[in-house]
Amino acid sequence: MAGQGHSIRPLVAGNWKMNGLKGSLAEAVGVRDALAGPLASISADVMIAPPATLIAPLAEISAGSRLAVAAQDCHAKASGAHTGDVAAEMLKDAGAAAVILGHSERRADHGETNAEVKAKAAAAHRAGLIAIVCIGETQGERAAGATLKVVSRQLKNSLPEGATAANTVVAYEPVWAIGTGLTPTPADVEQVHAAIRRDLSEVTGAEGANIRILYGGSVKPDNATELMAIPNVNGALVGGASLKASDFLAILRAYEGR
Ligand SMILES: O=C[C@H](O)COP(=O)(O)O
Repeated sequence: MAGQGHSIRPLVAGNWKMNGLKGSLAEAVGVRDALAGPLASISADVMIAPPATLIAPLAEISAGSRLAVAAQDCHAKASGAHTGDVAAEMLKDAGAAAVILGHSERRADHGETNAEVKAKAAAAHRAGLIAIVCIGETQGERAAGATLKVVSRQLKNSLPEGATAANTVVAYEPVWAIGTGLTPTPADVEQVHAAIRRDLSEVTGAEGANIRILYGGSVKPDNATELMAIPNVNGALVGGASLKASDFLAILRAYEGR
């Protein structure tokens, strides 16, 4: 539906995080093979963000298929003395098409600020990667009635100059819904995504109407269809349910034949 983001091609991205067995190439080959046939009938872009060690091999075995590869973080600089970090340019060279930035686990575990996320998103753009910028409120912020304020502040301070529908995706992930089996009501998701859409238009102008806004947080096969039908929900960022090919595929089926 025009104006509600439904004319936008959706994106479903699976974030494997640092889950052990997903560090094996055999596992990646299995997922690639399980998705290969079914992806033909899915009207959405599909990505997997594996642990960093698997970016290059997964990109290599997925070349020419509809499965794209994303990274889970990058450094803001292109090179330098930054032990343990990986530049966006290096991820691009390894075959990544996108990078997840500002995930709440990185904001919590590594103290990442909006300014750092913004710098990393600018680096992603510089390298030719899609920046998937994550925002979302904590349980405490939600209980305080501050969800819209928090999400708006994160969005406006995490998006770099030059964000477009081609190089930027926003992922709304309520922190309290991640890995808990809890999800906001459809009405709550609709309200937050509508507010994000308004902010995107304010910050990026005409591009804002077409930037994809993903929902993330306990997306499962049994709630995917309902969540993905909500106005301004242009796909999903899936954690736990992306670890099992059959579950991820069941979520993708929300976009079958659309
Ligand atoms: O990046 C993915 C999110 O953190 C969602 O994780 P989840 O689907 O396990 O709740």
